[in-house]
Amino acid sequence: ILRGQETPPHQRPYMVSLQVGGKHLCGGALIADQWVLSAAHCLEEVGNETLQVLVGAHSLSEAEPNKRLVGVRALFPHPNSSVENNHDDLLLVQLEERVATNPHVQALAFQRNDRDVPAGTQCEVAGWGIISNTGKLPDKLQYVELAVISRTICNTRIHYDGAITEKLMCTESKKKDSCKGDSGGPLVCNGVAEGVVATGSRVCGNWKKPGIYTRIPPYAAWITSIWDAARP
Ligand SMILES: NCc1cccc(Nc2n[nH]c3ncnc(Nc4cccc(O)c4)c23)c1
Repeated sequence: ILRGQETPPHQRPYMVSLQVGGKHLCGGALIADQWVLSAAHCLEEVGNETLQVLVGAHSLSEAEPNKRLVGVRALFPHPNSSVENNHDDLLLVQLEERVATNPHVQALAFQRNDRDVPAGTQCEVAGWGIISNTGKLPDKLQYVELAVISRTICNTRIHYDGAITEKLMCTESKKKDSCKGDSGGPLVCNGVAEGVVATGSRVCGNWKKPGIYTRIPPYAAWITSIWDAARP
């Protein structure tokens, strides 16, 4: 997160860190007691190492009550996600057990009503991604408020020239922005998850390249279908 601030500890109890070898890789959101929503692109950096999910954390390094590293039972990248583009860049992670909810570990509701978030709406994104262009990593969860940009504006030539489909949305990126390591985290508008951070152009903090987020409502049926079919 560029130009954000440290969150009040455990005020976003749905935030998780996807980790490989004890290192933060991507953000994610707990959307049920055994399920995390993140981005399919995050699997590109996993290789054959073990992916784990850190829940209940504020600091990545310090011991904290209710902070736990949980194993993964199964991974469900969206079948149409691809390394080549931003399409369908969603990942459902089934945890190896149902996590006990408590003040530091809570599921986040996601939007099922498929209507665009109005341009100008102030949303927020949180994460343990880099906090400077030099790649400085935070130890504690950061967050930033970002205004939604209309798809029409985001599709102009100066921005993404028509690449923003109805399954994507954009936010401003002038200085304040999501960045490397924030991918997979939720874009929360009025307390509900409306989007998931997409890596997109990889550029951070440049107003010409707004942040791109995978909209969640178009995938609500897919999420439910995975839940219904998965082994408990
Ligand atoms: N704001 C969009 C967004 C969301 C999520 C991730 C990303 N960026 C990145 N995702 N993956 C990356 N691998 C290497 N470099 C990256 N960005 C980068 C790194 C240093 C300076 C800088 O200005 C940008 C990214 C960008």
